[in-house]
Amino acid sequence: MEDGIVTKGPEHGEQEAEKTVLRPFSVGSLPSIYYIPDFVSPAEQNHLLHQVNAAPVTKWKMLKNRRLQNWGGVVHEKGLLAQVLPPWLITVTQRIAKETTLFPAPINHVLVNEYLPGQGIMPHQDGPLYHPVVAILSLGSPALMHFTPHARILGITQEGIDKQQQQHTRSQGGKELYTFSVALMPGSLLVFKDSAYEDYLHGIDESSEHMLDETVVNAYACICQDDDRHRDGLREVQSMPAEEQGTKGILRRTGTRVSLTCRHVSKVQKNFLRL
Ligand SMILES: O=C(O)CCC(=O)C(=O)O
Ligand SMILES: [Fe+2]
Repeated sequence: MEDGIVTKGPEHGEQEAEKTVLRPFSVGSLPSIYYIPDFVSPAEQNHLLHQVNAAPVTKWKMLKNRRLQNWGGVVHEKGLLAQVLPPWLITVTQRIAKETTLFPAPINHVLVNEYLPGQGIMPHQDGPLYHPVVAILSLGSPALMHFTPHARILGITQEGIDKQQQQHTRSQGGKELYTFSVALMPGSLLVFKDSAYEDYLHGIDESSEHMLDETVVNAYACICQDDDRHRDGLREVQSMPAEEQGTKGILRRTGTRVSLTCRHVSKVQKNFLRL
């Protein structure tokens, strides 16, 4: 009873658009991971946070280490039991899809995650039903997202990865072992696809202070932060000898962070649920 829609990979024109539009925002050495600072203004952030907080309390699902709102319907193994997104999410997701050029069709699923300082999300991969691109809009307070290679791509166990990281060895079977982190500042949009999506786990540590170490691919992003405490963290870094810079800065999580995880599910079930 399902209406599977198979989407094609990006056409040549779309690949060109990706190169032209997104190249200035590319971070790290994997292709197709982009960090766009100030994608939304502080006023837009407030508007979106207001909408998130205006949702009925029953919309929140309490998890052990965060709370979650699910918009767009239930992602079932046979496809999405779709619900129409509310207007405030249609507006922002249309803009994300248009400006990133990476979504094959309108974004039809959004998860709202809310983290208090010290809360996080375990390293994970997003499910197979999503088209392999995700856009994460960060609101309210910063956090550091870690990316670690999936053991599968290295053909070794997780223990093998841990050992290589301890020994600072970098490759296995021709594939590079590359662990990196992205600072997600309020108002920013992180977009990743392809290898970063399929071959890596992403997660946020359950800690109220995140170390800005040498794995951070956009440490410069923290300079723009208005909050004095973040500037202090940065001053700590800048006052260090050059060889130590980037190894001991601290991203302090002092407020509630809300993120919108925006994706496109191409397999949609026919039986639409009503709100
Ligand atoms: O909150 C974030 O930035 C990440 C959320 C996430 O990875 C997810 O919802 O799958
Ligand atoms: Fe995720």
